[in-house]
Amino acid sequence: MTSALPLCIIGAGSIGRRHIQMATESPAIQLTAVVEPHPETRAALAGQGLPMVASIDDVPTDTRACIVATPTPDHCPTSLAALDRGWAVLVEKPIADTLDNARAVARTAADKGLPLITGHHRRCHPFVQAAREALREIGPLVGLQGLWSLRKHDSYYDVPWRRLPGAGPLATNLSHEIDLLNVFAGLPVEVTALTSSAARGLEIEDTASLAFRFESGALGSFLISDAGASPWAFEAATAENPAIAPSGEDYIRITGTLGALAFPSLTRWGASGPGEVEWSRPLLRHDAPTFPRVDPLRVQIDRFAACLDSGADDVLCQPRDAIAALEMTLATALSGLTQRPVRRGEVPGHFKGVLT
Ligand SMILES: NC(=O)C1=CN([C@@H]2O[C@H](COP(=O)(O)OP(=O)(O)OC[C@H]3O[C@@H](n4cnc5c(N)ncnc54)[C@H](OP(=O)(O)O)[C@@H]3O)[C@@H](O)[C@H]2O)C=CC1
Ligand SMILES: O=C1CO[C@H](CO)[C@@H](O)[C@@H]1O
Repeated sequence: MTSALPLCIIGAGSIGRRHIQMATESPAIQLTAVVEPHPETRAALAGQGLPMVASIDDVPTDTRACIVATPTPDHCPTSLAALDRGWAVLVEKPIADTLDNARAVARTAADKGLPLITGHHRRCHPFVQAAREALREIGPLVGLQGLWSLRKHDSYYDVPWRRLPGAGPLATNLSHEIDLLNVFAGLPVEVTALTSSAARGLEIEDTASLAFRFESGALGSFLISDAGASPWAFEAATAENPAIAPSGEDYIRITGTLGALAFPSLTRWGASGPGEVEWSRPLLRHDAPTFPRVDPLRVQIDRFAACLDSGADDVLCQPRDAIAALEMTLATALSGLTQRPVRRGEVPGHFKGVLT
């Protein structure tokens, strides 16, 4: 990289502040502005020496890129406004609230020749990339079972947009899981979902039980909940998010014809000798490998800066994958509402998680 990338951050909420920390720590970034409409938040952060502005119109003109960390329904208008200014965009996940909006943003970025990355930052962990290799060791994928269950603090839902369609554990949390599945096994082609709001009583779901079919014929199931307390979730397993207590417990189990893999530890079971792998013979346990510990948001922002120079990146989430993750996330919501399986291609472009 030749010089630090002049970048602004739009939205100084919970994830925006983590991006601010990464931007101020990274030599690859020169933070030109933080856009935050809320006057008190703005004043508090200005007091810490941050370059706060109230509107995207007040961002210094030498800015070349931005991180969009606003509520999900705002991702599309703000990303379009940023692309219109000629900025490269790293937009938080999901890429947008609807497929129509996601495609409009992707089209605009492509027309302008500007990078558009979506913040599926888990890809930036070394063990996520290593999981692809480990999966080759267990033979063709047969099935996968995941359990993501963390009880969010009740005040999390004091923020109005988080109680409405566009938020909820499907849009907010499952979208990461679907992107991970895509990295591991390709995108599911069909989903059947049961959703429930019984625990919190909000308009959006708090819990969902999902069954997936992959193109290869492999199947998967997932229970996701932000009401049920448990040690089983990506963030608890990996300690990647300082706001979430670590547990170190695996939360996904994957089976193949030749063995099995637990994620994220990558503990693997495989043949204990020559000959057929079958149920009378014990499986040999291969203990979890170790990986360098990274902050995935820091790796993501550094790779984003680098790809403005190089024009390419094979780890970060490009528009096609981001739209695919959104499609299957919305498919789960649609399946829950209609109580029928939903296949790829069946989610209406305007669907945002509620039937109108
Ligand atoms: N990758 C990850 O690990 C995570 C990603 N996310 C994603 O990030 C997004 C934001 O979530 P979260 O941080 O929890 O949300 P918050 O509500 O905590 O923060 C959003 C911030 O954006 C501000 N804002 C709203 N509209 C605009 C606008 N048009 N321009 C500038 N600022 C605006 C809000 O101000 P005000 O309060 O005044 O409305 C608020 O400060 C979501 O899409 C979510 O899915 C969230 C958490 C983790
Ligand atoms: O994107 C996300 C949404 O919220 C979670 C809890 O704050 C994060 O850990 C996650 O990465």
